[in-house]
Amino acid sequence: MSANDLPVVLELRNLRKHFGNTQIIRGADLQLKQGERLALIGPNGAGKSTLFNLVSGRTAASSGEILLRGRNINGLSPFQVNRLGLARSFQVSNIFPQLSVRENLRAAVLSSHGYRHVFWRRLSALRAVSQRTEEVLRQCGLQAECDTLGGDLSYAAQRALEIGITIAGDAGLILLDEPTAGMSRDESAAAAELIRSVSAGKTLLMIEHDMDVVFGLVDRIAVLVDGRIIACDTPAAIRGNRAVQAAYLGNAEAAP
Ligand SMILES: Nc1ncnc2c1ncn2[C@@H]1O[C@H](COP(=O)(O)OP(=O)(O)OP(=O)(O)O)[C@@H](O)[C@H]1O
Repeated sequence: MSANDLPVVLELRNLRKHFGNTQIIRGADLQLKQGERLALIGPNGAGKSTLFNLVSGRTAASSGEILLRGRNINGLSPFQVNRLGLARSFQVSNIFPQLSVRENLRAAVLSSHGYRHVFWRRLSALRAVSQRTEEVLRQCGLQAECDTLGGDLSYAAQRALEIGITIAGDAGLILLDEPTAGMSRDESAAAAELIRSVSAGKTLLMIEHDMDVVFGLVDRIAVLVDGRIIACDTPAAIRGNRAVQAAYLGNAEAAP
């Protein structure tokens, strides 16, 4: 099957968002195919987090469509969007500092199973929760720190836990918001490998400022400038795109 034949997982059609009179997202169009890794880059204030908020149901779009596997999800709550197979991490840590790593992951797995329902009280379901918890613990490389309190982890390990919490529900579409922000070069490289392995077989949309991470990890890059996606292409094509260089990339690469 060629990339063109793969099903579209996420599609944005002429998406717009304004706050009062201020237009933040000004007609964004984007398609993500099954299994693709796509980075959303752009200058500060371009609207990247706002776009994530729209896609994940935190904020409703002013107009346009957000199609998740063909279904328009604009206006659904984050909970409903999550139930449809989209999981999102946050820039600000989402972990419980007083719970251990394992307890944090277990809570995320339970939540993904729908903790409001009685189903998980059944023994078989509890076993499934434990199995999934251990699997995610392994996937995010935190077995050695399984009993450490979330609040006592190093910053990089907290971000790994955050990724574990995000993937706990086994969502097919993962949104990561600046997963390597604040990390050293080595930590970023390790985080990129972690993201590569946990997103294998899934579809990934990530906001990322670290161009080493972006160029090494993703299949395509969408460049958001002033609320519009001015280019969406392979890393090589984006690197050579003059409009992108002028608007963003030249500056970003020149930055310390
Ligand atoms: N709830 C809101 N009300 C009014 N303005 C908002 C709101 N949320 C975001 N904005 C504005 O929208 C613009 C885009 O912000 P956003 O955080 O989406 O940009 P960004 O590309 O994620 O930036 P950064 O890279 O700095 O995180 C900013 O000018 C911000 O002040």
